Formats: sequence, C-alpha cells, structure tokens
Amino acid sequence: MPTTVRSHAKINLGLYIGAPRPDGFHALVTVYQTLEMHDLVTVSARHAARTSIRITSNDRRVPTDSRNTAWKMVERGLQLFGVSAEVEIHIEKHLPVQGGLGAGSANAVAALIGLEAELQMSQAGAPELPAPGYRLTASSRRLEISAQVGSDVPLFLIGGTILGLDRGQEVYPLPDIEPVWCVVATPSVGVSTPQAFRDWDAHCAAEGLTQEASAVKLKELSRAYASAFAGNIPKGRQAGSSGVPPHSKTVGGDLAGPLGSALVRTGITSWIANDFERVVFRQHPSLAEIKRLLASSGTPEAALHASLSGSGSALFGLYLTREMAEAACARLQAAGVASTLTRTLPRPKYWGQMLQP
Ligand SMILES: C[C@](O)(CO)[C@H](O)COP(=O)(O)OP(=O)(O)OC[C@H]1O[C@@H](n2ccc(N)nc2=O)[C@H](O)[C@@H]1O
Ligand SMILES: Nc1ncnc2c1ncn2[C@@H]1O[C@H](COP(=O)(O)OP(=O)(O)OP(=O)(O)O)[C@@H](O)[C@H]1O
Repeated sequence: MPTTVRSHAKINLGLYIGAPRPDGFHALVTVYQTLEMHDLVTVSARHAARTSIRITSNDRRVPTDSRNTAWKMVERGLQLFGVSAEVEIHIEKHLPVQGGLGAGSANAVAALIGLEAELQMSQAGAPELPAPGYRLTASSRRLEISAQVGSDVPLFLIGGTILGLDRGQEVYPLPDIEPVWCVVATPSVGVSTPQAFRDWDAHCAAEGLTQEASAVKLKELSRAYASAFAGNIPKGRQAGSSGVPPHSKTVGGDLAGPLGSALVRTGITSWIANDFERVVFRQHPSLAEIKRLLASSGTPEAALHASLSGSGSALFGLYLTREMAEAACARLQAAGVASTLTRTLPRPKYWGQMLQP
C-alpha cells in the first residue's frame, strides 16, 4: 500500500543574513514556522536487489530526475539504512515552486518519512518524536543527510516553531506559538534563492558590511530570538532537553494567553524583519505593494506581522482572527493576487497529521 505524506510549507518569522562566507553560503538567523498548507507526497517502495527511483508530479516545473530534492533524500536514506529498493514517488504540488515556502525542502523530508514507513525502517531512522523531552541527537544522522540536500530541509524534521542558525541547517525546536491565522499571497513571479543571495552580496558590498560586523549582529539576534521565546518553555523542558541553546534561559516570563497573543507577547513582532526584502522588493516593487495590502497598518484589520517569506516571492500576514485574515484575502483578491488562508502548525499537530489516514 503506498504511503501518502503531508509536506507542509514554512514561513520565516524574521530572517537576518550575514555577509557572504568563503564556502559560498551565508550565515543567517531565522525562526521558521510550519503552516497547515501542504503538498502531498506519495511513496511506494519495496526491497529489491538494485535501487531504482521514479518520480512523477502534477506540476511540470518539478524536476523528475536526480535534481529533485525527494530523489536526493531517498538516495541518502537508502544508504543510511544500508538497503536497496525500488521506489516510486508522486509529488502532488499545491504549494508554489520557487515561492520561499521551502516546498521542495519539505518534499524531501516527506519522501524520507514515506520511505521509512514503506520499508518499515522506523526503528532504524526513528522520526523526531513530538513528545516532550525528545532529543535531537536521537536522529542526528537523518538531520545530517537532510542538511546535505538543502539548508532548509532539516527544519522539516522538527516542525512547529524552530530557530535556524549557521546556513539555516542548524535547527533547534522553540516552544510552539499558539496557532494564528495566516494568509499566504502567492504572486506569479518566481524568485531564485541563489540570485537573491547574490543581490544581497551586492547590497552588503555597497553598504560596506564586513564579516566581523555581520557576525556580531547575528550573534545578538540569535540571543534575542531565543530570549523572546524562552518564557514559553514549560517547566522541566528548559535548555538541554528541548535542544534550545543555553542562552535561551536568560529571559523568563509567562507567555500563556488568549489565542494569538503569545506571538505578540514574545515581543518579536515589533522587531523582526526579513533582510531579503531590501533586495527583492527593489527587483520586484509589486511585492512591496502586496506586503502593504497584507499589513493593512493603522486599520482595525491590521496584521500582527506581514513579511516576505524566505527569498520570496510568497508573502504572508498573521492575524488575530479568521475574519481579519479573510478581509486580507479579499483585499488581495481585489488586487488580482492569489492567496491561501491557512494557520500556523504547531509541532504535535505537524507530526500528528503528517501521514494521511
Ligand atoms: C532563503 C531560505 O529559504 C530561508 O529559509 C533558505 O536560506 C534557502 O535554503 P535552500 O533553498 O534550502 O538553500 P540551499 O539549497 O541550501 O542553497 C541554494 C543556494 O542558496 C545560497 N545560500 C543558501 C543558504 C544560505 N544560508 N546561504 C546561501 O548563500 C547558496 O548560493 C546556495 O548554493
Ligand atoms: N520536490 C521539488 N519540488 C519543487 N521544486 C524542486 C523540487 N526538487 C527540486 N526542485 C527545484 O528547486 C527549485 C526551488 O524550489 P522550491 O519550491 O523548493 O523553492 P523555494 O520555496 O523558494 O525554496 P526555499 O524556501 O527553500 O528557498 C525549483 O525551481 C526546482 O527546479
């Protein structure tokens, strides 16, 4: 029986990028948040003398050869388990390609989860457990192979609210924010991630941002993020058990409250920003206008936060109520911009809903 896996989108609740590194990547600090909206990845696999992989998709823009993230992940997964198999993967795309929603990265993890279920390898590659007190080290080899596939891939082995460091592949589960309504605008323009990073380099050169200055900035920001979320960590799940870095202990405080308010009470909505907006909005001014529509600042329907996601072109707005989110969808529709109404997806639900019944 084939296994169908939900492959969720992510947004970046703030994204700070450093200067270019000698390895061709950029250090960054971000908070990833998984969303309910998803692709569906269906895997059929059976043990065989020789490995073969076949990929199909309903979307012609999805590569069906070894360039596909799901292909790369399954190849590495089979090596990790030390088995060979005939594997068929169908990717039903609902998320935009090149949208900054990490869709391709999520497909890779969904394919691995499907493969493990099909080959009954769950003991060998035990998935990250959503239960309190789980340790990242339990599945560090799965995190390693996912980081080889892409910087955005490991976050999908954690789900929920996640701190991303280094080139984005170093991930730490943060206490989940309570679910909030989210509107994702999906303009038809695609933004290439490598190109956006190149544009960022040109921006850094023009502004004279040095490696040293950017390293200091990123260190401060990772502290600020961890501190903002620290008060959300239930007693007994402080640093060490949750994988959150030790400096996250520095700030306490009760962040429990009515729906949506936890995000506000972390304080992060007042200072988070996405550095890519500075270069991507210059190339695509229409995206800045979409952000204004999502934000609706100064009105009773204003978003808690609105931003470009990753390098775009998708943008998102977070709202306190469903009505406010629906009003944002209506504003976008009137402007001819496609949008999806969804919600942020906490870790237990991310894992609980991953396998289709
Ligand atoms: C923009 C984000 O989506 C934010 O979450 C991610 O940083 C992108 O992650 P991703 O698409 O998984 O990126 P990768 O597949 O690892 O890298 C693609 C290319 O983007 C650039 N890249 C990526 C991540 C990073 N921290 N610095 C970079 O400069 C590199 O040129 C790299 O060759
Ligand atoms: N499974 C996949 N689904 C979609 N695109 C894929 C996949 N595997 C490889 N790709 C290639 O990766 C490129 C980026 O796709 P993706 O949709 O993941 O972008 P993204 O949402 O901007 O990702 P990120 O947020 O990680 O930067 C595509 O143009 C496509 O050629």
